[in-house]
Amino acid sequence: MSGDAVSYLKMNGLGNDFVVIDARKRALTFTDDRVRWIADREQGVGCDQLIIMEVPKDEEADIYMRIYNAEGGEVDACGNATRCIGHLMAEELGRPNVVIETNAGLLRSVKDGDQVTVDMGVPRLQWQLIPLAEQFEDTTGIELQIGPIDAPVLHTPSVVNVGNPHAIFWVDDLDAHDLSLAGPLLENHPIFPERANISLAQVISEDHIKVRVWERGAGLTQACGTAACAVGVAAVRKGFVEGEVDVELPGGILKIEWRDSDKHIMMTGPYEIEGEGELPADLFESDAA
Ligand SMILES: N[C@@H](CCC[C@H](N)C(=O)O)C(=O)O
Repeated sequence: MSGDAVSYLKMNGLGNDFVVIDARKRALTFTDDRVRWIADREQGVGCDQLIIMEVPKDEEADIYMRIYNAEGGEVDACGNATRCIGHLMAEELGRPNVVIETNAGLLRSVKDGDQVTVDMGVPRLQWQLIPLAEQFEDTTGIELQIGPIDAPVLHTPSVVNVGNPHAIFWVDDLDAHDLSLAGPLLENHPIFPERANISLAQVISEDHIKVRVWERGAGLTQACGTAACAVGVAAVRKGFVEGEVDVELPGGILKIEWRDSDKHIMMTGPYEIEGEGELPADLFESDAA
């Protein structure tokens, strides 16, 4: 028997939306089917990612954050959700600084009003760590070209791992591309053994880049925090920007700084609580009480 219904918060970071469940007092099992049901916008609650708050294993951390994509699989990083959890924990602890444990390591967040800054750590740039299926010495532009029928060719992406794999295609005009066609082909391209999050990026000026994202395991999203970080890093490596850039996503702007002193990526942006609700108890029926 599962016991009571499970409460959740609905949150988002620039429209990239999450169902957030606090499982610190009650162990819950999230099978692929359960995650897919919760994420389903018709039957369930609807979200891009399911976020579970758990007791941290690392004694330095205030909270452990587990992340599931809408399609059901667990992943290691989610920039927008990290800001949301940074806000929740800052409120709970009564201090702005929070340490969040993830599968990608410890992330430090600082809340300042309606903005949260997260130190997203040092990007991984070696081909084995992206990971790629083949050796590439320079991951600012790997050999990859794809052209869905009747669509312009996308080629030579920059690749960056910020706790999860990202490929960034630099384009002259975002509106000339239909990412809903190219996204699934590129996400599943054999060059990415763990699949990849796919971004199209258009450089507007030396401090402004417009981006659209097809997320691995979630599809088109209003925003993706880790994609914004990966774009910031790739843009510096390409010489398009110096170190700080506004990354404009369909849902709004994230400020990204790739700090010269220690090569850490700093991501700043908002969080939003949309509401709260309860998942039906029978969803967890087979769990032990
Ligand atoms: N929305 C997230 C990224 C979520 C995980 C991603 N789809 C993956 O599979 O790596 C973000 O804000 O970073």
